[in-house]
Amino acid sequence: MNTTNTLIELSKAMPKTELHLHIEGTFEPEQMFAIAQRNNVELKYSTVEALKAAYQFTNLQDFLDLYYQGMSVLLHEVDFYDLTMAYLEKVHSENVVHVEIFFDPQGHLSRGVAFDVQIKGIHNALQDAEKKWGMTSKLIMSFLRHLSEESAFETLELAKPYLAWIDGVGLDSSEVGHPPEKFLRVFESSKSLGLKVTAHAGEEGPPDYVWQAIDQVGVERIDHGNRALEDDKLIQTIKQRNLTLTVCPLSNLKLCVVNDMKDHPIKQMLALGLHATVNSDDPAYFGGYMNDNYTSLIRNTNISKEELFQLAKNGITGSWMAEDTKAMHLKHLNTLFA
Ligand code: HPA
Ligand SMILES: [Zn+2]
Repeated sequence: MNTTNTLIELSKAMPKTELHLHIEGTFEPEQMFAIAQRNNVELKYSTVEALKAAYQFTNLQDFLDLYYQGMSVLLHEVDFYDLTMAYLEKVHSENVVHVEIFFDPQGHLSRGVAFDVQIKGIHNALQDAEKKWGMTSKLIMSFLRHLSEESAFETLELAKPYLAWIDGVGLDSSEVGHPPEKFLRVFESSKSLGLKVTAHAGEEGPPDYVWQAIDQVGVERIDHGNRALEDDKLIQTIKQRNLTLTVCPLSNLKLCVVNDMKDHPIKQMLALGLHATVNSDDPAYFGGYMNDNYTSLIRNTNISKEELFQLAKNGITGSWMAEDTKAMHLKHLNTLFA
C-alpha cells in the first residue's frame, strides 16, 4: 500500500472524537423525506435529488437558509431520537468513540416544538449509544446569534429543568454582524449554572470576534477559528491558553472558507502549536462524516503520520470527557501508532 492509503486506513481505524457537530446538520435527505412524509409536512423540494442538487453554497448564509428549512420537519420526540440515532450509528461504524453534539433549540421553539420534546429525543439516543457501544457524549445547547439576547435568555430559562443533561452552551448561525459580545450576559449566566462555554468564532467573522470569545466570554474552546491565523498575537494567546480549535475541513470547503482543500490551514495550525482537531460540522450538507474529513485532508494536504496522530490526540485531550476515559483512548491511540 502507498503512504496515502496507509494513512487513510489508519485514520479510519483510530479512535476518534467529534467535538463540532450540529445534530440538525446530520439530516440526510432520505431521512428528511421519510420524516416529512410521516409528519405530513411539505418540503420545498419534490425529490431527494432536487434537494441534494441545491447543496451548492457560496457562504455560510446560503447553507443556513437550507439548514433551517430542513429541520422544519422535526416535530416529535421520536423525530429527534431517530435523527440522533442515525448519526450515532453512522459514526460508531467509523470508530468514533466520543461525541459532543450541538443542538439549536431556538430553531425548533420558533416552530412551536417544545424544549422537552427536543432534548428528550436527543438525550435518549445518546444514552442508548452509551449502553449499546460504550460511546460517550456531551450535549451543547447552542444559541442562535442572529436572534436577540432576550431570546437566548428565554432559551436558557427553558433549559433549567434539564441541566443534568446539558454540558455546555455554544454560539452558532450567521456570524458577521453578531459578535460574541452581544451574548456576554447570557454566557455569564450560563457559567453560573455550571455550564461550559464554547463559541463559533473566526469562521467568517474577523479575528476580533475570536478575541471577544476568548477575553470577554472566556470560552473553553473555539469552534472553527480559521481567521485567528490573521493575527499573530491572537495565535500566541490561543496557544498560551491551550485552547482547542474545532476545525471542520469539508465544511470549510463547502462554505468557501477555503477555496481548495489543498489550501486548508490545518497543517499550519499544527505547525504553530495550536490544538487543532478534525470535525464534520454538518456532515449531511457538507459531503462527509469524520472519515471523509480525514480522507480528504490526507489526499490533499500531504499530512504526515505524526500530524495524523496529533490531530487524533488533540481530539481526545480537547474533549470534555472524563480524565480516565481520555487516558484509556490515548493508550489505544498510542498502540495503534507505535
Ligand atoms: O458551521 C456553522 N457555522 C455557524 N452556524 C452553524 N449552524 C450549523 N452549522 C454552522
Ligand atoms: Zn458549526
